[in-house]
Order: sequence, then C-alpha cells, then structure tokens
Amino acid sequence: MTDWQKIVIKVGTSTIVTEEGRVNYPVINRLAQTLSTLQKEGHQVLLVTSGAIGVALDQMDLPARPKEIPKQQALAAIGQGYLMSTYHQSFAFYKQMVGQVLLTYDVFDNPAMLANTKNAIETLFAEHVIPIINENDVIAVDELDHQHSFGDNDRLAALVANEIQADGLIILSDVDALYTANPNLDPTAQPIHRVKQITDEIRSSATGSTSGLGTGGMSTKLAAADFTMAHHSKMALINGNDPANILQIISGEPIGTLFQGQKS
Ligand SMILES: Nc1ncnc2c1ncn2[C@@H]1O[C@H](COP(=O)(O)OP(=O)(O)O)[C@@H](O)[C@H]1O
Ligand SMILES: N[C@@H](CCC(=O)OP(=O)(O)O)C(=O)O
Repeated sequence: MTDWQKIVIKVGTSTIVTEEGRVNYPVINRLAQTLSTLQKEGHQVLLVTSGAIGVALDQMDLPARPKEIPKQQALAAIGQGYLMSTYHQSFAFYKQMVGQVLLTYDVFDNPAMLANTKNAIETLFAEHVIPIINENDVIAVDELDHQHSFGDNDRLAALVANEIQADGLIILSDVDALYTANPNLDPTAQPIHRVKQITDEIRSSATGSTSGLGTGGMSTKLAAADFTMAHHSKMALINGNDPANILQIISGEPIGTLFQGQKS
C-alpha cells in the first residue's frame, strides 16, 4: 500500500495556461488521464485548480490581468465556468465524473459550513467522483487584492488536505523544484530535492511569481509546505508540464522537491 493513498493535487495557473496566455488543453487532458487512472486504482483524489482568471483572459482576448477587483471577479466568473466545462469534457473521455466545489476562507472558521463541505467531499469520494475545488473568487477578495499572504490556492489546498486528512499534497507548477533562488532570474540557482524543515535560508530563497499569470510564486508554496509538515503530512512540488509525473511521486521516485518532516 502506497503512503499516497488519499491525495490532494493543486494545479497552478502557470500550468493551466501556456506562456503565450492560451488554455493548455493537452496538459489538462493529461491531468485528467492521470487522475482518472489513480482514481480507478483505488486512490482518493481531490483536485484544487487555479486558472479561472487566466483562462478568462484568453477567452476575452485580454493581454494582462486587470488591477480592479470587480474586473478580476467578473473574469473569474467567466473563466470558472469554462474551466469546469473543459475539465468535464477531459475527464468524461476517461469515464471519470467530477464535481465542482467552490470555497471561501471563512468556511474553515465556520464549523457548520466546514462540516457540510467535508460531508459533500466524503460523499463525492464514496461515489468515486473527483472533487474539483477553486476559491469562489466572485465573492472573495482576500486573495485577489493580495491583502493576505496566505489567501491563495496553495494555502487553500493545504487547508483542504489537512481537513480531509490526506496522506499528502502534490503541487504542480511551472518549475521543476524549489531552487536556491528564483531560477527564472538567477541562472546559478540549484534545485533542492528534499526539505525537512523550512529554514530562514529556504524562506529567503523564495520570491513571488515571475510568470505573469501565477499569483503566489514560491512564497505561498513554502507557506503551504510549512503548514502541511506542521500537521504531520507531506507535500511534493513538481513541474506540471507533464502531469503523469504525479505517478512518479506516488511510486516514491525522487523528482521535484519533497517536503517531509520527521513526523510526517
Ligand atoms: N526559489 C524558487 N524556486 C523556484 N521558483 C521560484 C523561487 N522563487 C520564486 N519562484 C517563482 O515561483 C514561480 C511559481 O509560482 P507561480 O507563478 O505562482 O505558479 P503557479 O501558477 O503554479 O502557482 C516560478 O515560476 C518562479 O518564477
Ligand atoms: N483562484 C484564482 C487563482 C489563484 C491562485 O492562487 O493562482 P496560482 O498562483 O496560479 O495558483 C483563479 O482561479 O484564477
């Protein structure tokens, strides 16, 4: 039995949308294939997806994310529907059902809402349906206006993984691993394959996003890793350019960065 039985997978905008700003259909299809395979092998799989706004920029033919919150929220409303219909189609090809769950951070502070959410997720699992979660950006501004450094989908995925007692969280991004510095800015940066503790040195290596579409960069991924290890679980960070890499993580191959503390 693998120690990645119940898994939360988080996919970032930088994976869902190409560098040219187009919806990355081949990657979404491969993600659907990989997660469907895992589900049929008996894993419990939950997907946390970003990309609603990134997808909407493509649909609306806009060059960049607008600064105004209402405009971003309108884009989220446009893109979320399109994103889910793309997932529905991709997963349907592999005869895998999916269900949308939109969350806001206040759910985690409200016992009744949290219990309802967990009941719905557990029922989806029992029905062999893959839950697909995003933040409900239309009504939540904590993430969009960057007021809270934790208000992002990396953090959301870590909170969900903890609530459902997942064996681990796998984050798909546009870098192969955590590096000693942002590899897009520093050509001498070296990958770090194993992290047992988030030290100040590691923290200072992580900066924001330079992809133009992602929001949190590496800082929010380290915060998610820190939270996950503090709750005795583990997190892997891998490149989302080939989602089949998820299978390598599950079979214990050393790719990307594995964040696992002593008690994880
Ligand atoms: N130490 C680091 N190692 C790797 N990537 C880093 C580091 N510091 C900053 N980054 C940036 O984080 C980005 C990934 O975060 P982000 O763009 O938010 O992606 P996503 O959309 O997948 O969440 C990388 O493309 C890179 O620009
Ligand atoms: N909820 C937003 C994405 C927020 C987010 O955290 O983005 P990312 O840094 O790409 O994971 C959306 O769907 O556009």
